[in-house]
Amino acid sequence: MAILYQHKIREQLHLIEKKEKRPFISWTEEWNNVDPVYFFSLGPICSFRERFFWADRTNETVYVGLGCTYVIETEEKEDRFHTVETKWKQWIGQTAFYSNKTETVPILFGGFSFDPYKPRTEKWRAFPHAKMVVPAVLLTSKGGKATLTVTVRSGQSAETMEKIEMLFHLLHEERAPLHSLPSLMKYEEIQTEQWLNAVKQTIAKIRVGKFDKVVLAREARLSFADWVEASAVLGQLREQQPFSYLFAFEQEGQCFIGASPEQLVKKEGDACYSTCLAGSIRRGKTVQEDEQFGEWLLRDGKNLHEHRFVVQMIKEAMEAVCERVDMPPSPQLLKLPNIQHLYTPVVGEHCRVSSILSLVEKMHPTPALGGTPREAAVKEIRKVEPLDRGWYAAPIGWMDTKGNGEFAVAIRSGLLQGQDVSIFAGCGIVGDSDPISEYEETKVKFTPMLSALGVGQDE
Ligand SMILES: C=C(O[C@@H]1C=C(C(=O)O)C=C[C@H]1O)C(=O)O
Ligand SMILES: [Mg+2]
Repeated sequence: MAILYQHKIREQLHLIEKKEKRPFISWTEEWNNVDPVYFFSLGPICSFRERFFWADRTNETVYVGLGCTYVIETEEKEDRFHTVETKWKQWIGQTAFYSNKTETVPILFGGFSFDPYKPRTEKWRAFPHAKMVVPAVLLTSKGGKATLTVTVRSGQSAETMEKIEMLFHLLHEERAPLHSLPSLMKYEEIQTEQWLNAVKQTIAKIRVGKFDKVVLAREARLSFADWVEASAVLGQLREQQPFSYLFAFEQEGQCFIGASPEQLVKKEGDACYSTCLAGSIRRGKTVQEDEQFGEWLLRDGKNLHEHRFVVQMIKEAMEAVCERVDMPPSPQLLKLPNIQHLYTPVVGEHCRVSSILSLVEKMHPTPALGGTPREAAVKEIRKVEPLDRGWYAAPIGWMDTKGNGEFAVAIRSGLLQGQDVSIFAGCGIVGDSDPISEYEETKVKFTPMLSALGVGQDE
């Protein structure tokens, strides 16, 4: 089967290359179902040096990209979303699209840094303020149906085909087990004292009316006995966090990865969707305790306060571009394996913008990750937070050639750098925050990444 496909793709590309005058060719074909995490794990073995992974919260849409045929990246600050949009449109204009019995269209996948005005540290050097890519090979799974898209620079298909041939060969072979996780050598929370001081100072400033809410994040670092392979972590995240977005973006051997419950925005034609997620408590040890915690969260003034700012901002942002915006009048509980949150889903109808990137630009950062008022809160974070957030807490996701797409907020995430891993977690500080409780909250938010790395909570 794979061998047949291989010849077919090679032949097709060859024919198209001969007659096409455009610089890029993108060719999509129906494909056999294959485990997406396994597909992802084969990337480096086939000499693809970049890869990405995306699965939405319901696993309805899954994308795995290997290799990089076209890169859009920019270090611009104000204009980064606009620049990506312009370059994407240019690329679409330069590309010949072919497909066989499928409606699937190629996508652009990538993300943005949280704050382009925060000086970048060495840790995030492979992650510019905006980077989105068109992969050489894209596996798309929608509603259980798979397609494969091969995108090449015209005249350069031979090089990509060699790698693809290897990929097909491996897919055809008996499936090798996924990589295993190495053992932990060291676990260290970074600048906890400074972070706690920043929290205390921020609470004081909020109490005298300087801000309403500021989200402060911190980092923990882990060292392992061996290289931490992204597919092993992804496999664990998939098992352990079934109702979250799964994402990974690997560049130059460094992989930003996570399982986020938080949708920033989705656009599907003229409908758009977002979620307000803020206010947290851990899961209970028994059913009864868990229910008590949930009931408490639904009534707790401080958490409702944290949540309200997010609802207000997202509602306003959507109302500015949609004819109608619907949301429940009060938050519900979203129960995740390690934590429960206050949650308000938002639906916008008759959205007037043509591209999801305009929505991303409008919404990022929501007060769930930045604060209120937005500008002042982000400035304060830049000043007092002892951390370079990089791509943590920023938009990550995809868009298609029609301007539709979906972006999650990249929380519950970490950066894999060989044997070293950094993980990140933050929390919404308001006037009646208690520094120790906020510290505990960030600890709970480290749990998904720690568990996926095979590290127990008390280590
Ligand atoms: C900032 C994070 O989470 C955000 C902060 C929350 C809170 O403070 O209650 C809840 C959900 C997220 O919007 C994180 O997980 O790192
Ligand atoms: Mg909170």
